[in-house]
Amino acid sequence: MEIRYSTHPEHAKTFTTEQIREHYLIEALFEAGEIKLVYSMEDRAIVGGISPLEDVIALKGYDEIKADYFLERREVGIFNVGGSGKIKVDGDTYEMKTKDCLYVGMGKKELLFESDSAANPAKFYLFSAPAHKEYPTQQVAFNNIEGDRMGSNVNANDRVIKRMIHEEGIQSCQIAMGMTKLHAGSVWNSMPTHTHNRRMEVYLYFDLDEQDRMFHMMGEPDQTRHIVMKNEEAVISPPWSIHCGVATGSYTFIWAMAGENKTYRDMDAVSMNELR
Ligand SMILES: O=C(O)C(=O)C[C@H](O)C(=O)CO
Ligand SMILES: [Zn+2]
Repeated sequence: MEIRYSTHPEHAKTFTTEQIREHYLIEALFEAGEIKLVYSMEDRAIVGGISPLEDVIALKGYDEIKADYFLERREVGIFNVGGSGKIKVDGDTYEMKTKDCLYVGMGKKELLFESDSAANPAKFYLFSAPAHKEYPTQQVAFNNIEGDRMGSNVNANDRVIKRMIHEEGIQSCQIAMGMTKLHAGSVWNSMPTHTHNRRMEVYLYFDLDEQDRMFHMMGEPDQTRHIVMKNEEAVISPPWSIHCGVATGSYTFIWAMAGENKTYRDMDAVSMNELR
């Protein structure tokens, strides 16, 4: 498990392109047959990718979290962004089609991940945070959530935001998680932008053509920086940072937050006049 320490905004201002990437960008999340985990000290979130081939992959306890099993003191939200697969939670099997979401609460001991076909493997994206009580395991499909239509064609930000794990949806201790899909021809996400000093956030960009690039914006509103990202890469946003982006083609992204509350609308809007 890789560890990423928190950063102070005054320090972040001084980062070179390479340092910004080292601190915030998460590459190579879905290596065939592998499990990758990044432990961020921003709200102690763990971001991961699991892409099983023929063999089942287990998510176990790690020394970095001094846990006998992964969910000993944690909860996890999982989305499948690859081919269909299955997740077994203490013997119960959940069929996970593309874009399906599964929440697993604290206390579940055995988590097994498998792909239905090694030729088109599942890609399980996970976001975990510390938990204080157990909430029931729940699954929801992308198509079963209506979502909110946001933005417009004319502003190149026409998109639908689907909230899966949140205050009025699947219950959790502190995770809020969902998916935003850009409509054809729209390329801007989360603009006008915002911060929420109460929660850190991670974006995973996917369904972006291999030749396309995402220009993800971060930093304090008056000290913005960008990170150039590829398909299936994630980026950590500290609570003080804006997080929005524009790509050279359309895409979908998963947003995941942890922190003080799980109130989706608790955002501090940033006016265009503040941006530098
Ligand atoms: O497109 C958007 O706008 C979003 O999806 C915003 C994220 O959900 C977010 O940043 C929530 O805090
Ligand atoms: Zn946000």
